[in-house]
Amino acid sequence: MNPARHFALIPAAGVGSRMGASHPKQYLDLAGKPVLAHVIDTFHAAPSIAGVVVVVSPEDGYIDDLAVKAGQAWPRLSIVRKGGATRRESVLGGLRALADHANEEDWVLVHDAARPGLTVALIERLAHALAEDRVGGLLALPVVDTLKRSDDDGRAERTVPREQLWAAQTPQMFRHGLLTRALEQAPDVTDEAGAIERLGLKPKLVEGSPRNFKITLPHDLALAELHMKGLG
Ligand SMILES: Nc1ccn([C@@H]2O[C@H](COP(=O)(O)OP(=O)(O)OP(=O)(O)O)[C@@H](O)[C@H]2O)c(=O)n1
Ligand SMILES: C[C@](O)(CO)[C@H](O)COP(=O)(O)O
Repeated sequence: MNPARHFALIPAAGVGSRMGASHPKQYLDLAGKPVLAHVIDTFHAAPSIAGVVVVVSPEDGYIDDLAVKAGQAWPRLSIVRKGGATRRESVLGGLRALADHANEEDWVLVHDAARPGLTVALIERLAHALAEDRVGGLLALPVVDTLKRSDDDGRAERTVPREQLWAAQTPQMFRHGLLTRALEQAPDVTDEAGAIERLGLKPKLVEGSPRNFKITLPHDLALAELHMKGLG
């Protein structure tokens, strides 16, 4: 049987409301090119990635210009205009489109367009760690801050023990068939691993990087700039 291939699936159909910018955060400039371009470049620099699927909203007016500017630099890129109302719906739209090329056992690495700090080394770390794994897993970081649970008045009610607590990152890597079925059955999850857990399976946690953070709020872009310049 042929070895399972690895496909990247980049949900890029969000509006970036928390960023409050004039256009979606995945298209904001970061160190001279859009946030999303950094992610697509990184996956194209990873030799293990057979294809790169970007899921955008049907009305996205930016992605085509990006692809034209990239020219021959993105030969493995496929644009899927199946972005949905939630990240989960967008990922499902991408998985269904990818079904024409991937088989059930192929790996899918789902990575947020808003995490431009991804590196080839992190991709290879995750792929290597899960190569023989039957479930799959995700990049994540052990929680280092003390965590508080608040009451309804915004006061600290209690401290949450942080042992064995991790902050999920992406990529989250699962086999195409399993991930599709899991997400179809879990309408309210915020990440792929959550859907897999609902099946009673335990995704493997693989150490990520603080530089692989998600650009969510305005100050995140400035921090990402510092990282890109090697200052952060
Ligand atoms: N309906 C959606 C919502 C989010 N995403 C993507 O999922 C990733 C992580 O989501 P998030 O950081 O929440 O992005 P937004 O939903 O755009 O941000 P906000 O919640 O601030 O609007 C982003 O790359 C975003 O483009 C998506 O493809 N489809
Ligand atoms: C997938 C994710 O980035 C893992 O931390 C996170 O769940 C995305 O959440 P968002 O609210 O869609 O940004």
